[in-house]
Amino acid sequence: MGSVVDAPVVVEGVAENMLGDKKVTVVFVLGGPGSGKGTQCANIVEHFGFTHLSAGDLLRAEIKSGSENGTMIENMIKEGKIVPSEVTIKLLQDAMIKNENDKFLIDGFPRNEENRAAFENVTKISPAFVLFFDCSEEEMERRLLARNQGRVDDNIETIRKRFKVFVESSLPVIEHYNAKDKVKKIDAAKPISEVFEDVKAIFAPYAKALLECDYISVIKNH
Ligand SMILES: Nc1ncnc2c1ncn2[C@@H]1O[C@H](COP(=O)(O)OP(=O)(O)OP(=O)(O)O)[C@@H](O)[C@H]1O
Ligand SMILES: Nc1ccn([C@@H]2O[C@H](COP(=O)(O)O)[C@@H](O)[C@H]2O)c(=O)n1
Ligand SMILES: [Mg+2]
Repeated sequence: MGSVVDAPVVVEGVAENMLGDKKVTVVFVLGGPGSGKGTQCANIVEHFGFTHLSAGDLLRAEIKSGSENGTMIENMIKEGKIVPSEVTIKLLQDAMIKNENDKFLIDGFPRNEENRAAFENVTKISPAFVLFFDCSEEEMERRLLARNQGRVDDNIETIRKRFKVFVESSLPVIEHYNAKDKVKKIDAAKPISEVFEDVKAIFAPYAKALLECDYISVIKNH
């Protein structure tokens, strides 16, 4: 039986990016509003040890913190609009630096071409892959109206605006990564547990490669 050190799994995008002095792996998690990004990220964290960073959650926390950008962010979220990239990128970058983990799920980002290009320019990080949760607007609308978490944007008027922004601004980002063969598309209309079975099949080879990276760096530094 071969040892993991003899035969490392080479998977593109795993631990290829530097953030300060740490090597990081980033997976972008995209999909329409209510497609189940947050729900599945929680499962991935539990099974594969990633840290979940939701751009929307970071922006909502920024509003609560009383930051000088709070009012601007709140108004953008109420309108379903995309907050300027420098604000969101700073929040994501700070969260990755503060966290000791080296593998991150970035949920709900990049949301438009400006987000994508600015993140690449500022951080020099490119994703190992992009997980895309594909779901019909009808199903997403049903889920958002039933979510009941008190979000200011979970009302039918803002939901319609968010769908429009998704189609006009976010789908082109997914197309960009698709042209680079980086998109892993999941049928997100299925029940939560069935969606996670498909997610697991995608993460398994990466999880193995990441474990081997950790193991090899332990051996090297020993
Ligand atoms: N596969 C599924 N089937 C049915 N309901 C689901 C499924 N996945 C998630 N949900 C429910 O749909 C709602 C939206 O899910 P979630 O918050 O994960 O979506 P999201 O993509 O993160 O949305 P947003 O972009 O608005 O943050 C939640 O109430 C969640 O419990
Ligand atoms: N990159 C992003 C992500 C989110 N926003 C704003 O937050 C809202 C909620 O995002 P969720 O991912 O939690 O649905 C979104 O509609 C945007 O207003 C953003 O500006 N940029
Ligand atoms: Mg979410």
